[in-house]
This record gives sequence, C-alpha cells and structure tokens, in this order.
Amino acid sequence: MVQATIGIIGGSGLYQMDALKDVQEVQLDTPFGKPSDDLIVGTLEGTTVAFLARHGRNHHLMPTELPFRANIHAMKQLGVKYLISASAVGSLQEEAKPLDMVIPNQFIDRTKNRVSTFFGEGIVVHIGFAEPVCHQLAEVLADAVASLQLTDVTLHRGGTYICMEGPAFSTQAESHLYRSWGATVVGMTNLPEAKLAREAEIAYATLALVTDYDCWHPDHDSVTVEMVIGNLRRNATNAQQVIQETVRRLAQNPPPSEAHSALKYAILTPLDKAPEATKQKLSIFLQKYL
Ligand SMILES: CSC[C@H]1O[C@H](OP(=O)(O)O)[C@H](O)[C@@H]1O
Ligand SMILES: Nc1ncnc2[nH]cnc12
Repeated sequence: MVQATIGIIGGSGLYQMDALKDVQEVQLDTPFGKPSDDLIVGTLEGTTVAFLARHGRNHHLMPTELPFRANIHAMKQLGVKYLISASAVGSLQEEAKPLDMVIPNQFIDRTKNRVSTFFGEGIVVHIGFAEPVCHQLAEVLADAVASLQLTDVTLHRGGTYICMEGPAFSTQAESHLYRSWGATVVGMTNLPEAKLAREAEIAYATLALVTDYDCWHPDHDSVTVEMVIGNLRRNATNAQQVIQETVRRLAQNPPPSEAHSALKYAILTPLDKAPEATKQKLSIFLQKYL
C-alpha cells in the first residue's frame, strides 16, 4: 500500500488540497468502518502526504456522525506519523478575530456522544493526555504561519479549544461559561481526533481558523452559517498555504515526538492474557508491543 508520513485532515471549508500532485484516491476499510471519504494521497513539496476531508468532500457528516476511529486508523494504515488538523472555530477572546489562526495547546471536552478510544474488549489502555497536542509539531505549524506573513491574519500560539457536541451552536450562557474558563476557541471536532491520534502514536496538532466570535460578543450576539461560510473561504485559502509550508518544513526536519511512543506505559492489560480477537483487531497499534 502507498505510504505517507504526513497526514492532513481538512475541516469545514477545506475539502481538498489544491497543490497536491500525482494524486491517487485510496479507499480504505478499517475494523471501525469506513473513513469519512476516500483518502487522497499525493505529493506536496516533493513529499507524499495523505489528505482526508473530515466531513466528507460534500460535507455530509455532522460532528456527531464522524467516524473518528476509522479516520485515524486509516491514517495509521498509510503510515502517518504527523497529523495536521485544519478546523474552523469560533473565537472566545476579543483578540482572536475572524481570519486569525490559533494553534491550541489544550482542549476541554464538552462532547457527549463520541467514542474516543480504540481500546476495550479485553484490553485496557489509559493514555497520557495532559499535553494533548504534540508540542514540536505545533511549533512547526506556528513557525510556518509566522513565516508567511498573511494579510489580516494574526497568529496566536497556544490556547484552549473547547470541543462541544453540536450541531447547534452554543447558547450565550455556554459561551460566557467557556470564556470564564479561560478558553480561547470553540469547535466540535478536534478532541476525539486528538485522543485517538495519541492512542495511535501519531503526533497531532491543530490549525484553528477563526470564522466568528461565537455568541458572547456584544456586537455578534448570534452565530449563523452564512457568517461562518464567508470567512471559511478566505481561511481555506490561507490554510492551504500554511499546510504546504508546514509540510515543507516537516519533510526537511521531522521532529522527535513523545506521541510516537505514547502506548509504551499506557497498556494495563498484559497482552499475553488479552483476547486474541482484540489483539488482531488492534494489531496495527499493538504489534510493536507484542
Ligand atoms: C461550519 S461551522 C461548524 C463546524 O465547523 C467546524 O468543523 P471542523 O472542525 O471540521 O472544521 C466545527 O467543529 C463544526 O463542525
Ligand atoms: N462558533 C462556533 N462554535 C462551534 N463551532 C464552530 N465552528 C466555527 N464556528 C464555531
């Protein structure tokens, strides 16, 4: 099977990478069902990368319906070691204005209906998630943003991403609550993805693209899709440039990441006592520990 060290998951507005060359569509199946769409493998800056549209290329999957486990498993099958997520977010802070980019370093989980582990069925794993983002990958991403000097875009290094269930946007009370927690941005997708990537020993970082001020802001007391879509388009153009530059830097100098050995001290069940069927199902993650 074709292999790619760098994976990209494109969120709302980013359904393809225009600069990809020698593209092939790869249909993958996983023990957790099919991914959101075919994976698009191609070369970017001379490096093979794998791209997946998180909601499908026609945006037909809502956040609760996303096959997060299949998506990460598919990336693992392709050999991905660094995963860049591009995501639309609402801003919870005045200084993070629409079109700005935030590279979060923390998450808060406000989801209710997501499965965010590969394990169970006889194998217990407690992954370390105190630092949910790969610091080194986030640095490469942030440095790539800074180097491009994009018009009207301020880069915010670090910040907390609240992951809510959706699909409705927040109430004003919720939005104020998140602000009182010191959170920076709100979205609906990145926390389960980050957890599963960590279990899969894939370094993960998010390029959060601000589309709106959520509904706490005195001048923007409601979020509408119309408002979000206008900024999505400009964000997507910027995101393509940032990802391309990030891939160039990563290919030149792939950083070490603690994520790459995250399972080492996380598996509680002795694997020689674990059910064969589960070991088979999860072999892509467990093979190096068997
Ligand atoms: C288009 S507004 C709400 C929608 O956008 C974000 O998606 P993604 O993270 O995939 O870019 C947000 O999480 C919601 O799913
Ligand atoms: N205000 C918002 N809340 C949740 N997800 C979002 N994605 C983009 N804007 C958002």
